[in-house]
Amino acid sequence: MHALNLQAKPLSLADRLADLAVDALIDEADLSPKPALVDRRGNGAHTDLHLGLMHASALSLWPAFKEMAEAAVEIGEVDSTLREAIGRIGREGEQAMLTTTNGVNTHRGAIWALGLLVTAAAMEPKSTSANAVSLRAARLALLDDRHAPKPLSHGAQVALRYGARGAREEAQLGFPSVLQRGLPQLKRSRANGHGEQNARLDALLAIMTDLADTCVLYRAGEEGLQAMQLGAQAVLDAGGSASLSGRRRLHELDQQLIALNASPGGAADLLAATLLLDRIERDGILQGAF
Ligand SMILES: CC(C)(COP(=O)(O)OP(=O)(O)OC[C@H]1O[C@@H](n2cnc3c(N)ncnc32)[C@H](O[C@H]2O[C@H](COP(=O)(O)OP(=O)(O)OP(=O)(O)O)[C@@H](O)[C@H]2O)[C@@H]1O)[C@@H](O)C(=O)NCCC(=O)NCCS
Ligand SMILES: Nc1ncnc2[nH]cnc12
Repeated sequence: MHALNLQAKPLSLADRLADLAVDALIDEADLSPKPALVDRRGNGAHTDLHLGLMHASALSLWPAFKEMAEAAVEIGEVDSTLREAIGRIGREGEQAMLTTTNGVNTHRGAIWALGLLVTAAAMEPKSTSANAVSLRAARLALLDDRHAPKPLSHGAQVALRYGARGAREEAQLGFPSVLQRGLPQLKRSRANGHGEQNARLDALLAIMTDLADTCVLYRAGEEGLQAMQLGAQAVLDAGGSASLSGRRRLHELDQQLIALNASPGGAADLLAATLLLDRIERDGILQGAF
């Protein structure tokens, strides 16, 4: 007679990375109180988004992240074949997202940023420092995808109007908002004993201090962008999310950005990218398991 084997089948590298990416998106959505963004309290500056939709959207992207990681393992180098494969998978992921959300754009920027990072991590699971993964992701983002449509997206429109560098350039530069702002602040606030949720809020604010968020520019112009950057800096200067006076400033920033209709959706995506890189790097999960 055989003993019943109750051991779970080990996850593949691609399964694991897709799990981490979706976890990062859900953690970002749940984090509260985020200024003018969807969170556990409400819809921020949005009329067509809510937390349940953000969760459903995040879960709908799991197959795309897994497929990107598998393509990276199979192709194994940063070249046009891999770039075009993940471009195709990313577009299919966008369709899955839009089907799930009934046409609302919840995570377009996140598919781009986290898709590149998942792909870059899967290529070399033993080289998972945030720097190394971001550098490989940047090299991929610099390659052309011949099949990518060139719509006049919101990002493209504000690039024309304000000369702003958006999601594409952020990736091509190796995610400076994540490596120079989000991750260092996350680690600093943790080291200061501020607690995980406050550390994540501080990381989001640090990203907001300097980002040309095309979502904010499109909705609220340069006035909105300046309010976002200066307001985020004011919260950090007041002691961050863990301090009483920082919390007061955060509440004021929330009200001000909602009044301006200025939702920092790009910064939210980059917080998710920060959480993903932190988890890949900190847990050593990939090196140990594969
Ligand atoms: C290369 C692409 C990223 C396309 O970039 P582009 O700038 O041309 O396109 P957008 O459609 O504007 O999307 C960019 C999204 O990236 C986020 N973002 C904004 N600024 C930055 C920044 N500085 N750095 C990083 N990321 C940034 C942001 O995403 C969030 O906002 C979304 C909501 O935005 P929007 O639709 O404008 O929303 P609303 O104002 O609410 O709209 P309405 O209410 O009016 O309807 C939300 O999704 C957040 O995620 C920007 O929106 C890339 O997407 C691309 O080429 N894709 C093609 C397929 C592909 O290759 N995939 C990648 C495979 S890895
Ligand atoms: N929490 C959030 N609220 C609004 N837009 C977003 N885009 C990505 N995350 C978001």
